[in-house]
Amino acid sequence: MAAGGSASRRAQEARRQERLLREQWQAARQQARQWEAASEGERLVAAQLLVLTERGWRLLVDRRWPGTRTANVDMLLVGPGGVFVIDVKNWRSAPEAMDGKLCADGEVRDEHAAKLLAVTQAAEGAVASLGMSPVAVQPLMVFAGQRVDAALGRIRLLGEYEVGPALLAERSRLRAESVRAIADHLERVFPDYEGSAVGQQVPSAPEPPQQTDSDGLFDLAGLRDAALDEVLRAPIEQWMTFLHPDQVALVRRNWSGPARISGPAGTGKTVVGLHRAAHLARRTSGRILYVTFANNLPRVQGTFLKTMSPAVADRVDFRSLHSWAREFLQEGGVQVRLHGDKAETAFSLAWKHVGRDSRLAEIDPAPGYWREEIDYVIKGRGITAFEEYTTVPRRRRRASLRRPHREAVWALYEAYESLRIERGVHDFNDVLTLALAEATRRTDGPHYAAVIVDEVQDLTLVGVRLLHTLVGDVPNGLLLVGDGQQAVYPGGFRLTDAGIDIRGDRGQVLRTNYRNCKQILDTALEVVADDSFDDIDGLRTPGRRDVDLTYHDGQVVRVTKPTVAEHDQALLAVLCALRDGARADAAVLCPSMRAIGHYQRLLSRAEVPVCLLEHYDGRPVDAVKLGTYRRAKGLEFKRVYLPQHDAAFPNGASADGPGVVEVSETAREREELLRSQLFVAMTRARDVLWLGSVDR
Ligand SMILES: Nc1ncnc2c1ncn2[C@@H]1O[C@H](COP(=O)(O)OP(=O)(O)OP(=O)(O)O)[C@@H](O)[C@H]1O
Repeated sequence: MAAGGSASRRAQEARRQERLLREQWQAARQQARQWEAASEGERLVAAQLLVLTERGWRLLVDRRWPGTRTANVDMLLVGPGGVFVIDVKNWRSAPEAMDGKLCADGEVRDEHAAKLLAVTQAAEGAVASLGMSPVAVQPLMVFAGQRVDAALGRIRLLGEYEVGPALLAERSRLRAESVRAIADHLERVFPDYEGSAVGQQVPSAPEPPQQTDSDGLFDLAGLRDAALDEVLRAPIEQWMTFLHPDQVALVRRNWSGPARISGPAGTGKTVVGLHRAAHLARRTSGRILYVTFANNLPRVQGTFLKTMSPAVADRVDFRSLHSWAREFLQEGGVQVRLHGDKAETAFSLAWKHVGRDSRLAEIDPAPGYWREEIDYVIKGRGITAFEEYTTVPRRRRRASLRRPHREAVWALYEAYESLRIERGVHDFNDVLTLALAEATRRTDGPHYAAVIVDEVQDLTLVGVRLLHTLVGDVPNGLLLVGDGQQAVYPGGFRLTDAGIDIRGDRGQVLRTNYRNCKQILDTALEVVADDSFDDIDGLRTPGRRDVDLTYHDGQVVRVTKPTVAEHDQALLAVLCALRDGARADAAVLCPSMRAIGHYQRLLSRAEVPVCLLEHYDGRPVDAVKLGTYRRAKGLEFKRVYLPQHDAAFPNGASADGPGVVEVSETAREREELLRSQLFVAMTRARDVLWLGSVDR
């Protein structure tokens, strides 16, 4: 769209908003004047808020705090922006938030903040039964006659003139019917205190609108801009506010030690993890660490949290495990020389000298399998002695290794380690091992109130131990979120191997898939139907799992062409046909970096805007996302395109399950992993899954 057209539309909308607000403001002022039960300060603030009631908000004034005889709540405001618990203050001077304390006139007045937080908790409890996340309930202190916009922990401090624009500028979370239902519910839970409810109707004959931009009290320009931004902004996703009551219960739960949330793809595990992070950040003064293995996911999740709960977003650190560990080591003065290429060369040399002609070639002649054995079984589990390796359960590894094979692996490992050390470099496992040693040694922090690990199945045992060490077994300290079926790296671990004891209600399973339509989920489950797997709790789980679906339409489109060129043309045709805006929710996913290079060139030549997943941060951008299956972990898109999706199954095994050709155990293991990756890629699709094949 041309920029000029958009500017003139915006100007037109601005004029319309201004006219509307002027009328609403006059009506609200008149109504507040008639309201006699309120104090002067409350009347002034109510006049501001009554403007919002003309825009779909509901204001409840002077309510009784449930469970008390005399305590009251000044105002409860429910609207598109959520639920606000409001305490009105008519102080002589403006408040300040100093060192986490509420101050005014040189005095500390923290008791006011404590009371507001307590009543906010009561409101959170009241709306939880409606499936509303606590992050949508916000405490506000509003100061009559003052100009303020500050934060005191999770409490927002606003002046009388700032409150209207600030609330209108809140992201739209609730639809009109939800506003009604929630306000009705709160009206029952917080009964009328002194018969002083404010009616929602404006008087029939408001004063004639005045043409000045401000008439003393009212920040018309601020309010107009906020209203305009709200109109032009896309609505946020439903889950930012509403959860299933079971999910809300998990978000608010008190766990006496480490806890775990599991469940099949698309069952809202991350959603619960994010709400939990926001909830804990609001309940504690410490920092929350939210970790995943993938590099790009923290950026996306950070964007979501900022949108969902901006007041606490800066208290949650979204980090990938390795980048966090490196920074942690740097802070502790521990030198790390991570050098992937040099470590790779060290391994290649070790393979050449002691691996290639050893007994290992009998089992698998490809060095990759043995590199994984070292990475995931030996170093990933922190094994440093051969005797330990001889007995370790090689989880998720199919090929059985007898003692001579293990001796050969160990010789390869030792050769690799000495060549690596000779070169003075570390590999990714070394970073975690060093960080674990440092975390165990340090007694002075880093102090996290809680650690939430998403996609925990992708971590190594050392990684999980490291994160456990940061918080130990303190109540609400460690939360592990993940699904063993979506493991996209070799090897594995059990929680008991890491010394993490999750018992009773601290292990929770989610079962309702909110993301995929039935056709897409069935197609994806078909791929892994025969791959039962061991989850991190040690339970053997069948590949085809029972999942409850929420009703939603969608389709699987299969396209088979005789040549790659024709296949790619078919892909381009559907991508070029996407309307403006639709590319923002479309992703082309490939199994390898090589394939990514191929499709990036193809799309660029056809001038289809592309955003690589490693640059994607969760904010809408009208470009087709492009990345590997692994990079797509934890993400989702309306439309997902998987070109040549079955090309990666060389040994006769198809993408629709294991094949019939005799294959080695190591090849089986690889294919199982490829199927898991394909399953992950398929389950990223909400509405359309495009599966391309070349019938060679
Ligand atoms: N209560 C809910 N109501 C509506 N939609 C929901 C709800 N909970 C989650 N969702 C939606 O379900 C989808 C999947 O959520 P989420 O990414 O948290 O699942 P997940 O279990 O972490 O998935 P995966 O393991 O596949 O990455 C999201 O689109 C989210 O919007």
